[in-house]
Amino acid sequence: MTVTVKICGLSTEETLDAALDAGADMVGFVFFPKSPRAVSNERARQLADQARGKAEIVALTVDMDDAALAAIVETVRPDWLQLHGGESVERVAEIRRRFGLPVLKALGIREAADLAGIGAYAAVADRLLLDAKPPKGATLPGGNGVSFDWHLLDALDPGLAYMLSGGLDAGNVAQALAVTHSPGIDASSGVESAPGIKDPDRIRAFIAAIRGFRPNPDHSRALAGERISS
Ligand SMILES: O=C(O)c1ccccc1NCC(=O)[C@H](O)[C@H](O)COP(=O)(O)O
Repeated sequence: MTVTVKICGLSTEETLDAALDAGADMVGFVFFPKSPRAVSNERARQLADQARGKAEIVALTVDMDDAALAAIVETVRPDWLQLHGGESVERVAEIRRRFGLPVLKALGIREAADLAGIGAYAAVADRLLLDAKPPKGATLPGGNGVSFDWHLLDALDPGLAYMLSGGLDAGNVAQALAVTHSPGIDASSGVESAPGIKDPDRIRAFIAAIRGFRPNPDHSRALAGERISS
């Protein structure tokens, strides 16, 4: 199983190169002014041009209106739009239709009830990003470095196109994969030395931990419905 790896919130040439050289499949640029990782459209264009052809470029937005989205699409020319706010199912479908780009829709997970929207959003988005819900009092809707109970995903449809996100780092990502066998992994804080400061060594260690993960063959057989003797 090849795991798609996204490094989010990149903002310098050096750390972007570290992510690309380490084999990141997706690189994310944050257009949320309160974020320590926020970049301007022009800055993101420069970084996107550096990444183009090496990794998929993800523009991360939060409840953004069409005019602002159009400016990003025109300037940055992203491969994906990540919607990380309270966008409704209908709004996700509208954005996908209007801009003609694949949409990565983030859903905040804290408890089993938070999984209820997965089906409806999976029907309109190209991929889901299952992230930890922001802790109480958080100023950011994402990028908080907190995780959720990955076993909440035990009953997830094995074919769901999603990325696991929230508090992942080189030290816990193998366990996250062992529990979820997620087809995608996303991180921001866990590859930083301080909020917004990406660390090349942490990026390299994180991606190495993912690439080095070997799934338990029994898990695959169980997913295929085969009874596994204990
Ligand atoms: O990263 C941010 O600053 C951010 C700000 C506003 C909305 C979303 C944001 N990040 C979204 C991401 O895709 C993060 O990678 C994801 O939330 C996981 O973050 P972390 O727990 O820090 O790895």
